[in-house]
Amino acid sequence: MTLPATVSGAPRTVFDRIWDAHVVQVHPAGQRLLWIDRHFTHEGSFHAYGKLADMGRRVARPDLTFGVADHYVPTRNRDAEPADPDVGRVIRLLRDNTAANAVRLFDLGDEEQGIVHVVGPEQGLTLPGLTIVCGDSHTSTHGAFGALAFGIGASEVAHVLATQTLWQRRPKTFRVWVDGRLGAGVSAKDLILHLISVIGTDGATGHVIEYAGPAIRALGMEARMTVCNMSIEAGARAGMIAPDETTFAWLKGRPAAPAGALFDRAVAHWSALRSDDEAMFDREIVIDGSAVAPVVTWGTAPEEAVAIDGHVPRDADPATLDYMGLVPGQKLEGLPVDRVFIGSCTNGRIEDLRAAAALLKGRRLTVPMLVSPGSTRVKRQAEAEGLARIFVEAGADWVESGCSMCVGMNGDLAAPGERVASTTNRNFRGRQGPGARTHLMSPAMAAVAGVTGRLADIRRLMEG
Ligand SMILES: CC(C)[C@H](C(=O)O)[C@@H](O)C(=O)O
Ligand code: SF4
Repeated sequence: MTLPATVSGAPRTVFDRIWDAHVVQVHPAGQRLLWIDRHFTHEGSFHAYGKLADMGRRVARPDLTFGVADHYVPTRNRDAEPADPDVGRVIRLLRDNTAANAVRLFDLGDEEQGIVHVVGPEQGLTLPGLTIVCGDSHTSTHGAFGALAFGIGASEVAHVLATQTLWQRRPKTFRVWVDGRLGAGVSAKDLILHLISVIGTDGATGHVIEYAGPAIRALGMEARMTVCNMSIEAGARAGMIAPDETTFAWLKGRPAAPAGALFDRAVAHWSALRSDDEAMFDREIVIDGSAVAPVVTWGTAPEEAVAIDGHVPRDADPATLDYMGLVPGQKLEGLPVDRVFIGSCTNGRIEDLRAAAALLKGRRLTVPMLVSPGSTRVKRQAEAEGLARIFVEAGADWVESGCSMCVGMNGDLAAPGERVASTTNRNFRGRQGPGARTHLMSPAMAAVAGVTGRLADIRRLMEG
């Protein structure tokens, strides 16, 4: 019999440490039953709540379960009944299901409402070392705190609601080491788009990525969340970053984070969440952070991305180019855009709004821009810091928090054929509306696109 890694003393990764600490049962076929520390649900979780009710069961651990209204929420006139009756219905379902199970809901009109992957961290519900799940692929975001966080399907959501546990096969591990330092005008979004363009949309399938190296250590928490958020766009099960002083400082004082002496004890425990120097990963890649340029996507998958001073590949799929209204070899810089969206769980946090506002200050937009902060807290902070005024004075539409035009479920959509400079994470066909053309980029690049009405190289603007 081989000993489990916990007692064998073998070098371990952050992932191993969290995984081993959460196994409550071993299935003869190899799966592990994992204890789940935090379970986030949103409007889309109504199937699972329904299944639970059908089984005559209740949420096993309402204290570890949270509801967040984000995907369908209107970003304007929140007091009025949504124009689309289905939107009103799914929001009410979440309200009823969470109420019936005594689950805390971050509802419309709640000052703590926002996008689930923004709310969890800012509330301090997301902490290092925890297992965190949600019926949503971008749950990988929470891994930025050194948590094992991943999206699950509807029947798994029902299982977690009923038992607070989940059967999982052990994923493989993948270390992405980023050397050097990101250059001026280059953000976490550019780094992750660059990585995805290198390894592809299925480059990390079946793996949990650990991001490490000096360029990662130099990132703030918002930037780390942007990186982990998009891990799923490379097919990864999860993305994570070992917690450090940056993590601890960010978490200190958050409503649900441990306080006082408990916080210090927690930090001592969290500090042990690191990968041993000799730990082996199933796969490794090294990226030179200083060589990463500002990136934009040109196609309909996140891997279809190049540096802003690059061109549409000559061998690009004609159907994709037809959808995007581009030709092979076309220059991306200077391409006219019709509108800009700033928001989402990828780039809707305060640092993102600061980066965009810094470029908008004293300038006027030449195309419409919608800004939906990642949470109501972020919105209030941006208002207090004067960022909201910069957006509004530039001519932007400053609205309430939600998934908004990232996915358009609430009706915030672009028109067919419109080209959108967007800070979101998916440029799939029709994602922002039927026929809408999405170009993914950083908040700073999106702001510049709003001012110039074109895809533009932020580095040029910084020079001049
Ligand atoms: C609707 C939801 C389940 C979906 C996800 O899983 O990611 C959405 O958040 C998305 O970004 O496409
Ligand atoms: S903001 Fe977009 S990516 Fe994030 S959870 Fe909402 S729909 Fe999904």
